[in-house]
Amino acid sequence: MAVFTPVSLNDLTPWIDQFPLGQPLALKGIASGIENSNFFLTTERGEFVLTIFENLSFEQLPFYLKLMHHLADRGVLVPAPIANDQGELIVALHGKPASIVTKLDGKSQMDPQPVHCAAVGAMLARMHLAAVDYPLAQPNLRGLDWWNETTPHVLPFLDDSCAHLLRAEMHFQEAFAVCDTYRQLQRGPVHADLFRNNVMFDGERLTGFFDFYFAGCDTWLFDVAVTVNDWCIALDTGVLDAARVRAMLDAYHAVRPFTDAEQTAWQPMLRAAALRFWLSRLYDFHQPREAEMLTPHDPTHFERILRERIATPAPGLRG
Ligand SMILES: Nc1ncnc2c1ncn2[C@@H]1O[C@H](COP(=O)(O)OP(=O)(O)O)[C@@H](O)[C@H]1O
Ligand SMILES: N[C@@H](CCOP(=O)(O)O)C(=O)O
Repeated sequence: MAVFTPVSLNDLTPWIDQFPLGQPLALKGIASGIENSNFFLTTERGEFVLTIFENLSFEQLPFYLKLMHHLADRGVLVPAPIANDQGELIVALHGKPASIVTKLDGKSQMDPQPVHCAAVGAMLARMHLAAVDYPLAQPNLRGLDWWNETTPHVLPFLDDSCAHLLRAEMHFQEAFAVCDTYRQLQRGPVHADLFRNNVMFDGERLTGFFDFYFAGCDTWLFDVAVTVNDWCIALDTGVLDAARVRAMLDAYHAVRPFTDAEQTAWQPMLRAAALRFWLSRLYDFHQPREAEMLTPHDPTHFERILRERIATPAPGLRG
């Protein structure tokens, strides 16, 4: 729904000369963003996406943009950031940080079938492996520390049943995060928000992952759990769809085999991934940011998923 910082084609002259993109031909605001101002940009060299970052700073952005660059360089399907003539991926436009990345073909697949889940699983595993030598590090900023910080801010708004669930799950996750199995899990840069709306498909062909702005270093299994909790469920109940789960996990496993520790950690990790988004949705719902222009996502969706993951064991990682 939003372009927060308007930009016209005129504004890009001569700004765009620092990029190897030729002359700008067309610029169109993208309505669906909620964090940043995004534009489809056509130049003499092709189709790109121009983003003006409304919240992230020049200091915070290199982790995300350089990660995308690193992954694109290694053949993972993600938007490739375009460097300017100084080799910079982030430059100022209208006084804010901005970047240009390649445009992915296709559109989001909001009614995924097993074939789509398999493509996402395989690309996710390739992404994890391709990032092992990524030199920058940043923790997952929406990890356990953030959950601990956020819980007291949302508890006062919850009824007894939800407050009990949140306290009990935090307790459970604190214990899980220090157990031996958890310590053995493989870690690295993860996307951490790989929902249906952050992947493009052209028919059944996956064309790319995008929106890396929740990325950070965390366990690979957390990334898998976040992804399964969105792609492989019935949206009205949160119940896992066995065929889609199997397709995604088998495809991931074929590229990067799951370990025994991951197998043991799978059920608690699915709960962790549900808790993470229940908390952020609760926070956005009850403590909306000033100037927030969108109706917050429904927190009860992830409350349902969390209750369901606690009640019903998910299919195992290895079929
Ligand atoms: N590299 C890209 N290629 C194609 N479309 C993109 C790309 N980046 C963003 N988009 C489009 O812009 C929309 C908003 O992007 P998103 O990253 O979700 O914005 P925000 O971070 O502001 O929420 C996406 O839904 C998608 O349609
Ligand atoms: N996927 C999260 C919210 C993050 O929004 P995005 O559009 O940037 O992916 C949720 O559904 O709560």
